Amino acid sequence: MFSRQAARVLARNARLFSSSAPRQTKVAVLGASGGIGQPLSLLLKLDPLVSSLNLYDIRLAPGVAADVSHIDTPGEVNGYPADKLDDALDGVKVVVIPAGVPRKPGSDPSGPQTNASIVRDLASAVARVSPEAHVLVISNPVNSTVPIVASVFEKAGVFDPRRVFGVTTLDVVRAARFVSGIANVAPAQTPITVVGGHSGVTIVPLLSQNRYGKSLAGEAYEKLVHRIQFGGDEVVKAKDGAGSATLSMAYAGAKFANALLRGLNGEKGVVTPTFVKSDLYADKGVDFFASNVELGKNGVEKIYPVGPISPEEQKLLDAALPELKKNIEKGRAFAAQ
Ligand SMILES: NC(=O)c1ccc[n+]([C@@H]2O[C@H](COP(=O)([O-])OP(=O)(O)OC[C@H]3O[C@@H](n4cnc5c(N)ncnc54)[C@H](O)[C@@H]3O)[C@@H](O)[C@H]2O)c1
Ligand SMILES: O=C(O)C[C@H](O)C(=O)O
Repeated sequence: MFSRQAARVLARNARLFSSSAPRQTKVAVLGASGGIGQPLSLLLKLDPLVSSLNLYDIRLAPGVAADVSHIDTPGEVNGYPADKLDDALDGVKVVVIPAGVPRKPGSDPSGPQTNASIVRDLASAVARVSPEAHVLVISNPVNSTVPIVASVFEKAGVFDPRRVFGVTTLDVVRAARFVSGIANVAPAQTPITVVGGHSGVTIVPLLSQNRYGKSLAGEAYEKLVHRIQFGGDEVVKAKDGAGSATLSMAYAGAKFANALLRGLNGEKGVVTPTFVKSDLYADKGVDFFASNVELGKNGVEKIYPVGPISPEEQKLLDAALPELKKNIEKGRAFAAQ
């Protein structure tokens, strides 16, 4: 016997997976053959809100697409090789960008310069072919690559701040998981809002806003904050030269894409942290910032302030802002070249 809740979930999934499901979207993944791109494409194929998946990469994309296309969910999948970027972007409503080079142990967490030009060139193509698309930037350094996308769009006269997102969901996923491990409760009970940016000290977890997070103090608190801020290093070290987080990132990317798709399809109350053009700290020269954002039919509907924070969190925020400012300026300067 199913519980009433399980029956409701099954009925909802049956509706969503039926070929007549009305609420669906065409999505492109740029960098679809990579460590993140492949599992992300797999997870997007499982999302009932994705009607069509265009997989693009400078290598292997038709093969990845052929493979993913055999999965028995309704969405259509097409692969596009290096010279078919424009075709991959034709008519898409959402573009997810995990293209780029991952970090090696010991390398600068602010990310390799190569990614800046990869993201700039992909953004130029989006601005030309699908200027109304929502762009989800995964490629690092997110604190700089998102301003690069914004600058490219501004130059092309198509920038809409409601449609450009830096994906910081992995920080949120890590924070929930780490706190749940410490408190010995399910991660659903430990949602943690993470604000700021996506590297090192710019990552500011608001532990005081969660019942379990709030109870941590002293060394335990400091260790946890450090682990959330430098979770990427943990994976880079463990992979020992073979790259950075890919599977947890694919999960986080698919989770954020699903939140956006639900908002675009008219669901109310979809709120999650993401790095967007934001006035919250513009007076400090920081015009991109991750905080809770309500996602709706046009993308960003409302940007929430950080809310009540502890004195420790205020210190973290004070340390994050100048670093964020530098990262944003670096991205802007690159795009202006
Ligand atoms: N936002 C986050 O939380 C987060 C988390 C993990 C990794 N990342 C970043 O994601 C990026 C990708 O990581 P990965 O582990 O998947 O790397 P990867 O090297 O495994 O894959 C990158 C893919 O991008 C492709 N690519 C390179 N240039 C391209 C171009 N011009 N157009 C299309 N595709 C292109 C490559 O062919 C490759 O398939 C890195 O910048 C990494 O730092 C971000
Ligand atoms: O740290 C990295 O280089 C990858 C990614 O940003 C992460 O948070 O794991």
